[in-house]
Amino acid sequence: MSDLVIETSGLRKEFRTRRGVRVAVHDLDLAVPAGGVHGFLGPNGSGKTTTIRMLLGLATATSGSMRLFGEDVPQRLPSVLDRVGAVVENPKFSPQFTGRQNLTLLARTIGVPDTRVAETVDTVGLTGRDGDRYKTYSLGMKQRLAIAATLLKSPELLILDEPTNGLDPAGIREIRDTIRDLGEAGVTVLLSSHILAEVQQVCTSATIIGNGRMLASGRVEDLIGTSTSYRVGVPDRAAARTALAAAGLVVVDGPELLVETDRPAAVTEALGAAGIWLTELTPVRPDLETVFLELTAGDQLGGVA
Ligand SMILES: Nc1ncnc2c1ncn2[C@@H]1O[C@H](COP(=O)(O)OP(=O)(O)OP(=O)(O)O)[C@@H](O)[C@H]1O
Repeated sequence: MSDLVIETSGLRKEFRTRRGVRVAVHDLDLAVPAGGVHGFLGPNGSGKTTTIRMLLGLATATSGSMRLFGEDVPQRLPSVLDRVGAVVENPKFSPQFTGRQNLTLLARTIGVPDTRVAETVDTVGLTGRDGDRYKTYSLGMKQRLAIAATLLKSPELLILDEPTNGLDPAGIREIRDTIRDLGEAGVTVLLSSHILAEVQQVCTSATIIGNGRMLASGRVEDLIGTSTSYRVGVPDRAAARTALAAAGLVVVDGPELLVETDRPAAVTEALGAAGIWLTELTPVRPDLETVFLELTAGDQLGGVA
């Protein structure tokens, strides 16, 4: 039995438009392991929402197959739906009701005990504000209430489509902390986003897509890679460049003096031998944003076939 919570194979979605056929998702093989937070990353229009909508039975795939918890969807979706929570579109809450009243109403509608309301309010960090009217909530609080609503059923898989869209830095941080807590509590979270710096801090694994195509997938640390460069501070950069190049080291051109090596001692040796003394030697590790931008360069708009 596969330990993949989400699996797609050759998943494809075409839209007919006046300009022709738009391929929104291109033979996508998505594999999301159980547990932790999986980033689903791509620029605007790269096919994230369309993929999520197909997984949830809200859009029909043109071809390919999908599985949730090993069950074929959409055919077997009813049998797994109770294990899945999703925030894809803005949920409808009553503005005059408090957050708690909104959740209690929902809990009764879906047959969940009232005790779950306080638990989910606590999980998303709304305790103390759950007695305030929904219409007084900030965007971040509204988003957290939406997540709380999906948690009422205690889902094993939570799908969040751009949950930090439109939030200010404080709101982004609140949602990020909530998502991290959920991942650590054992929920599998699929987090779609184009905000990389935020994602890197919470995701254990990620898939990067561009123009509906898979560009990379794996553990975040593997995607980032181990290649390290060092930022070198010296009084005379030109002399340092010459000495480093003479020692066979790769010097990266740019506003800073960067040397690509996994052996910082080679930098100190080369410069010391030339009588140049370092003022700084700092490792510069690539981040997910750099990897993402390199992989998705030129992928800002979905193509028309
Ligand atoms: N109903 C539709 N009809 C035609 N084209 C569509 C339709 N829905 C989506 N598309 C196109 O499919 C492509 C993928 O869109 P999608 O919304 O899945 O991207 P996304 O990665 O979620 O983007 P964003 O980050 O902006 O939400 C885009 O080019 C979009 O214009």
